Amino acid sequence: MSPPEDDRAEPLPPGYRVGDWAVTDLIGSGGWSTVYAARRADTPPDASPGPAEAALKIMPTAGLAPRQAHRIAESARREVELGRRAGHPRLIGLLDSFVLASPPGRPSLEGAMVLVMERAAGSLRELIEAGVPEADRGRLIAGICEGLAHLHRSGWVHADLKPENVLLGADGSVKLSDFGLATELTGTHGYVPPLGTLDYFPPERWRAPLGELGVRVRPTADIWALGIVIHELYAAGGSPFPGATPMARGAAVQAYGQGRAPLRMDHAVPPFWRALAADCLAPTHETRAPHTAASLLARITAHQGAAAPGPPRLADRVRAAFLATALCGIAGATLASDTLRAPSPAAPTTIRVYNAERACREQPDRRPGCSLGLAIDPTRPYKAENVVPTRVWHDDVLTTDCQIPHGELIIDEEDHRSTHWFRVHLPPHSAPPAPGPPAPSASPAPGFPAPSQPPPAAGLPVRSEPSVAWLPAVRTRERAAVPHCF
Ligand SMILES: Nc1ncnc2c1ncn2[C@@H]1O[C@H](COP(=O)(O)OP(=O)(O)OP(=O)(O)O)[C@@H](O)[C@H]1O
Repeated sequence: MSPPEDDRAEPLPPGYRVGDWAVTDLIGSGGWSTVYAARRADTPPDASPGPAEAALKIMPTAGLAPRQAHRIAESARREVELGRRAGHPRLIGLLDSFVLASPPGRPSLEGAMVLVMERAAGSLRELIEAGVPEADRGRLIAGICEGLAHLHRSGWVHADLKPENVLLGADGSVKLSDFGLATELTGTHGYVPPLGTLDYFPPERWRAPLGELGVRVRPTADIWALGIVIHELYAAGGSPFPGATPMARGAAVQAYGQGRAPLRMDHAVPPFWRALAADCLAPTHETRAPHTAASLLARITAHQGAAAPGPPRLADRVRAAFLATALCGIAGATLASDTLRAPSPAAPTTIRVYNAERACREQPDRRPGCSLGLAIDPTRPYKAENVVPTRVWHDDVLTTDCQIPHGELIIDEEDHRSTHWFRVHLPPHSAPPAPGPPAPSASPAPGFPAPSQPPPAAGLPVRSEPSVAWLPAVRTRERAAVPHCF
C-alpha cells in the first residue's frame, strides 16, 4: 500500500504521541524542521523530576536525497553535542533526542530526528516585530552576550545568531537556540556547512572558501551577528547595511569591509549601544577580535552599573508580565497555537523536604544546624546571599507550583545531583529560626549555603521576605507533577 500523499503537509494533531510526549500545538516550521509544543504523556512514579512541557523539534529525513538527509542528521548531531556538553541557563536546554520509528499514520516521519527542548514563550524576532520596550533592550542584549560568552568559553561558535534564534522565556529570560550550525573550535576555527543567514554574515564570510570540512568560522562571526542584532533591537528590526534584499545588503557589508563605505547606524541607537555595536561590527576579524563576548558583557555590566546581567532575578518578573503580554499580542497573528502565552498557573501541589544528613533526619527539634536554605534565584550560585531568611527542615511540607530544569547544579551529601529546582510558596508568617546550637554533623555539602545565618538581633533590620523561593530538587525525594515555570 502506498503511503498517503499528503501526510507530509499535515501538522501532527493534538494528542499525537512522540516518544514520551503528546503534541499539544504547532509552534512553527523552519527550513528543515517543525516545532511542536508538547506535554509529558505519562510520568512513571520513579521518573526523575523533569518538565511537564517541552518543545519538540521534528526533522524528517524520509524521502530526502542522501546529502540532505546527511545534513539533517549532522544538524541534529551538532544540537545534541552542544546540548550535552555546554548546557547553560542562557542556552535553550536539550532534554532528550531520539529517532522516530514507525510513527502511526505518519510514514513520512519514519526515521525523523526528534529534539526535545525546553519550551520558550516566543522569539526575539517576534518581540522586535511587536516593539521591544526601551527598558528591556539592555537586559536582552546582556542575556545574548552572556549566552555567547558561555558558548565561546566552552569552545563553540553558534554560527547562526539572529533574532529568530534568540528565544524568550515567559519571564523574559534570554535563551539562545538552534545549534544546528554550531561548531566546536579546532584551534582557532570551526567548520560549518555552507548555510546560514546572509544578513548576519560578516564581511570575511562572503569571501570564505568552501573546503572539504565546510566554511571556516571563528567566534568573531558571532560578534558581528551580535552587532546586527543590537542594531535591530534599537532600529525596529532594521539592518545598518542598506539594500532591499539580503544579497544587496551583503554587497553593502562587503563594501564596508573593504573600506569603501562607512558604517551608518540608525539615529535611534543610543550612544553607548552605538559604540558597542560599532565594535561588534569592526570590519575585519582582526579588528573585531579584541571585542570578545566576555569583554562586551563586562562593558554592559559596567554601563548598567548594577548587578551582573544574567538570568532574570525575581524582581524582573514584574517586567516579565509585560514581555509575556507583548508576546501574547502577536500570537494570534503568527501562530495557530497558545505557545506564546505564559503558562497558566498550575494547581499547586506539596512536596516534603528531605535532608540528606541522616543525623538531621533523626533530630525532631528544629535546630538551626539542620535547617536548609531556599534560594532567591535558582540560576545563581547557591550561597548565603542568595537564600531567603526562612529556613526549612527535614519533613517540612511545602507548596510548589512549578519547576525549572536548568538551574544551578546541586550535589547533596548522598551525592544526588540535579539542576532541577521547585518554586515553593513561603508561609506568610515566615520568620527566621530560633537561636540554637548547630548540629555538629550538619556541615553543608558543596554548593549548599551554610545553614548558619544567625537570626538577626533585636532591633536589626530583617531582610524582607519574598512570597516564593526555590528548593533544590535534591532536597526532596518526591516528584511533584508541576509544570515547567517558564
Ligand atoms: N524550544 C522552543 N520553544 C519554543 N519555540 C521554539 C523552540 N524552538 C524553536 N521554536 C520556534 O519554532 C519555530 C520553528 O523553529 P525552527 O528552528 O524549526 O526554524 P527557524 O529557526 O524558524 O528556521 P531555520 O532554522 O530553518 O532557519 C520558530 O518560530 C522558533 O521560534
